[in-house]
Amino acid sequence: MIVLKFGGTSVSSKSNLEQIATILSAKTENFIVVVSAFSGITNKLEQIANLSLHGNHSILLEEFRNFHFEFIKELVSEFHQIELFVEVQQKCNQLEAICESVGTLKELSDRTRATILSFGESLSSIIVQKYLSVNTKNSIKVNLLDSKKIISTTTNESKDYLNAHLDLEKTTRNILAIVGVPTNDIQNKNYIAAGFVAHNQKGETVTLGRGGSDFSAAIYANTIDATRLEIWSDVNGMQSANPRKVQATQSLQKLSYKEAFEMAYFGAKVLYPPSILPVMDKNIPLYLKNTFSPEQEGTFISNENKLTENKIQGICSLDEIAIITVSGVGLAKQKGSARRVFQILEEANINIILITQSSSEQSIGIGINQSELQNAEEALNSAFEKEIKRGLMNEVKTIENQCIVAIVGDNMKNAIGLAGKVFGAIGENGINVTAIAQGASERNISIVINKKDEEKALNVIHEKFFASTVKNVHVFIAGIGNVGTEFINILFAQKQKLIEEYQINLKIIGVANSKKMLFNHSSETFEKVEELTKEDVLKFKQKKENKNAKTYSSLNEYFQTIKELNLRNSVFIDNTASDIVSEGYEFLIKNSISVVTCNKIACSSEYSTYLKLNKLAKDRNIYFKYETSVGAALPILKTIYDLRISGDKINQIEAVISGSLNFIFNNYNAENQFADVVLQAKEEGYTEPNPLIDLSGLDVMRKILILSRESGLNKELSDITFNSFLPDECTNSKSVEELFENLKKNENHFKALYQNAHKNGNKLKVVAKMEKGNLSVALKEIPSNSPFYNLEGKDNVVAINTNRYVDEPLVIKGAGAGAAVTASGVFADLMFIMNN
Ligand SMILES: NC(=O)C1=CN([C@@H]2O[C@H](COP(=O)(O)OP(=O)(O)OC[C@H]3O[C@@H](n4cnc5c(N)ncnc54)[C@H](O)[C@@H]3O)[C@@H](O)[C@H]2O)C=CC1
Ligand SMILES: N[C@@H](CC=O)C(=O)O
Repeated sequence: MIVLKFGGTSVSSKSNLEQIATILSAKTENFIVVVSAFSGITNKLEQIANLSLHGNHSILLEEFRNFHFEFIKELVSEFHQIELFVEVQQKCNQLEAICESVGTLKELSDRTRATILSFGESLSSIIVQKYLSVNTKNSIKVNLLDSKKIISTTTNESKDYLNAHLDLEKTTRNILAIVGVPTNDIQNKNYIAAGFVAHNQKGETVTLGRGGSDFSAAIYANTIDATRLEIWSDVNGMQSANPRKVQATQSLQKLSYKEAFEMAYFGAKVLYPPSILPVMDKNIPLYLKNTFSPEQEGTFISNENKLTENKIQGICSLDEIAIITVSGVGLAKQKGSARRVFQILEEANINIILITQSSSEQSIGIGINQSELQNAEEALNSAFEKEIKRGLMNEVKTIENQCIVAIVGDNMKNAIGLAGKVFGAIGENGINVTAIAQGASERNISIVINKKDEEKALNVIHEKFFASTVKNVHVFIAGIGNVGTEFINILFAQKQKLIEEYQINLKIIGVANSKKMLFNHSSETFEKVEELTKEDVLKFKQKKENKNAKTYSSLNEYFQTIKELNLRNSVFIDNTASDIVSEGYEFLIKNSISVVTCNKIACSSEYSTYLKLNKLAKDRNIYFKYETSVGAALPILKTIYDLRISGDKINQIEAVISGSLNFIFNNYNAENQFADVVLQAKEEGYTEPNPLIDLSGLDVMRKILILSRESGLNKELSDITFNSFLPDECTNSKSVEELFENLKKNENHFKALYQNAHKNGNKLKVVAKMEKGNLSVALKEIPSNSPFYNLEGKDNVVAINTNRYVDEPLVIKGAGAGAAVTASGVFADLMFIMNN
């Protein structure tokens, strides 16, 4: 004989009941079907109970009656309706009488509440029984078992009416007395029973707790030694995480009883936790199935060992949690002190969800429902009043608005590095851990964190452990100029490939220019943001109308919004040349948002800032990447890092590291105009937004400074020796237009520079040098035998001498400017972060 339970959504429409009839008629064994109340009915009864206290229950009671009448009309022919109408009317009359006496007495005890709540299942079982026996397609005769009379519970304490304790022995006797010892020989000996309801020793109606219909079904299964229990709902069994909170969850095909219990206990609502014990006790296989997709495998729960190879089976969470810390020297080495704490809480009727204790024994952390916090705090402070006064104990400390994230799996036991992976993943995302608990079984690691980080933590851990889960990366951009636009092009060109081949989904969540920011959000509060499309971003760049593009008061508003969105795997990309943007890095990194930048300002400002940003990122286990700040996408910083980490020492660097200046001096021949060549370099995207930054030597100085710092030197811009090749009039230009005017006026100066070099058979190059700890930048005449002489176009070259590269330097050469190459370098930095 088997037991099947159908939940509220499964029994709530004619087509659903047809589906159930089909499922039942395919069964080759006799069965007991347990049903919940119709969808939403138990909540309605809760409301009716609450309203009856003030005599305001009539309208809802009428709705309750009408709902059942209408449903009956839909389900069965007129001939059968009368009988059911009478049942409903009688039950509603009883309900009304109870509600009226509640209103008169102004008292709603748990005993009365349990009776009111029981009407939902009482009616659904009768109506479904009728439907099954009279429907024309798959008519099935089922006998009604009166759960209220046959499921017995043990205690009569007032608190137990809504969560009664099962008397298994008595219940077994009751059930077997009706069902008999089950055998498959007797055909058509099938039953239907209401879930959730039972009686106590006084014969009063009690309930088995919300979700208790699963428990009822498990009780029936246990008492008749069922060959299986099937729990049917509207989902494909247990999921690896709550699909409302985690993207791309997976159905779990196999679980052990203990895993299933942990998952259910920590919030997997597809199964009511107490239901596990009755089936585990008799080793009855338990199946979680989907009424609407019966062909799906669902989840199979049993005692079998080694059901799966998965280290982690699922991740779940419980919110509305508070942590209470009981501490003090009086706790240490005091036998029975922990027992006392728990006894106080038990007497105050507080449910303990999680416990942690430090090995010094001086503090115990206890996780409870937030709604019980005040009672718990008062009970402990008053019970320990004397010890607190004597200084042996501290007043209890409380932390509110927490949640518990639980990672569950039998195979976590002995899985080396697993906990490190979990904590690494949440730490990298800036999630603070309030408390940790792990049972000796190692089946569950429970982590207490702030409730605001719940979804972020669940998703981060899920993405880390479920290989086929696509990892979402949330990208925030500042600057959509030359480099920024190319970056967007690359990102959207690669997006699909990255999803398919690397399971990485790059989502642009925000963009900002110097005045506005854009997020794809539907509410003012930014509660839910969607990714921006390429079209959104390009329209924003073109300054086209968009209701979501918001003029910010300062860029801090953009940074603040990024922080408050609190999205996992957040990366900020700076494609500007702005100091205001670079000033925001510290805030972002402190909030665990990685930064990728091609903007040189931060890394070439004070050495202390450069050091602080790198240290902050390291401390938070996130990334600050700026490879493109020198030589565009050439792997220069990476090479210096690799050399140093392998024990080498950078002794000297000689480099041409201005793409624009190399382009300008390669293309200027004194027959054309110097200003025109500079303009061409600007138009081709090699110069800074203001070319004076290149021509004044500042860009090259910033780069050699960054190279020296990466090589281990503590240097400032003021330490660099530099003789400007620009006439003062050009250097003092107040705007880009003025600069071009002044360049034209000073054409003869540039002509002379060129002609002097040319006459000697030399080329002009701006060379940066780090030698014996000194830094210099100078415009030099390069003779034809120099390796730098043939450096074409906008190319860069960096020659590095080290302890290992002594006679011949290690040389890195290639395009050192240009929007497309730079954007590819920015993208590579982003991918580095994702891959690490
Ligand atoms: N072009 C190249 O070859 C290379 C450029 N870089 C760096 O790339 C960065 C960008 O260069 P381009 O794209 O050529 O400049 P661009 O002038 O074309 O673009 C800069 C963008 O930044 C935006 N912006 C300026 N101030 C802002 C602020 N306060 N907040 C938000 N956005 C702001 C502007 O609206 C513009 O969209 C520069 O820092 C440059 O040094 C680095 C390596 C090579
Ligand atoms: N303006 C820069 C661009 C890259 O940093 C250059 O000319 O090299």
